[in-house]
Amino acid sequence: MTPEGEALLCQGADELKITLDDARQAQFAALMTLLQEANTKVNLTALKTETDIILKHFVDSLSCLRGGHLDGAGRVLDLGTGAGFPALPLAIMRPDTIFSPLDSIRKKIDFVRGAAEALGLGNVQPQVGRAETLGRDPAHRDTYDRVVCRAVAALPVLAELALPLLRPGGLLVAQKGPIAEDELEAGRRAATELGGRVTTVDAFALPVLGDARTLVVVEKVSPSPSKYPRREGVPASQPLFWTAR
Ligand SMILES: C[S@@+](CC[C@H](N)C(=O)[O-])C[C@H]1O[C@@H](n2cnc3c(N)ncnc32)[C@H](O)[C@@H]1O
Repeated sequence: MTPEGEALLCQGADELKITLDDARQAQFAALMTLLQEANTKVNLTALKTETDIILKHFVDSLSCLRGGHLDGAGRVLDLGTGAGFPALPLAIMRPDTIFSPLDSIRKKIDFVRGAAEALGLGNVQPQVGRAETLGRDPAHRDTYDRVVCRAVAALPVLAELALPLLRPGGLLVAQKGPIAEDELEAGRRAATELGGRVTTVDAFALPVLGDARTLVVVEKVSPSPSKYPRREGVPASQPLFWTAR
């Protein structure tokens, strides 16, 4: 990473009230190199420039720490992690939390596994699979303290995919762009159907760029009905209380 990139990363983190020590800065720099190298061989992420990766992947992922919703979590599933976001930046910042980046696309998880090893992140346990499948597997259902996700689906879809995976009292922390009132309302209704309750809608501006972001937090207050999640693909193609766009 260039010195300008290092300064930008620190500025973005600083605006989120996060201090990056030298060891963590070195891990972000190594992740940048790995991501740019891998992107020349496989299409992992549309963001390719150093500035975009720093602001729209690294800093954007770190914004999931706003509000302290991940504090004290033992096991966190990153639903639809892609090239490891937000899981890898969060794992760098939270070495005492186990992160499980999940994606249905093997090449993405192969990258995440290799990157975690190269960065010395012993708290990352990547998995290839679909959230619908894990949600019906007793080894995963009702087990995670938190589910995080960024740029995966509309809120009603996320509610159906994530809430069955959470233990009672666990939280879904969904990082989204600006969220329309109708999506939020459908998300609230889907959360209720799945045994959840929307507790926080935190609208904020992304550091440096000022782009609109929203952290939506849903608490699991009662068990999810056993009919959920529906079979693979159905939550996204027929979202609860929501007309797919
Ligand atoms: C737009 S990408 C976002 C990736 C990453 N979260 C980010 O912000 O850069 C969405 C990812 O979610 C994955 N995905 C979508 N639905 C999924 C599901 N039901 N189970 C597992 N992965 C899923 C896709 O394969 C894709 O890699």
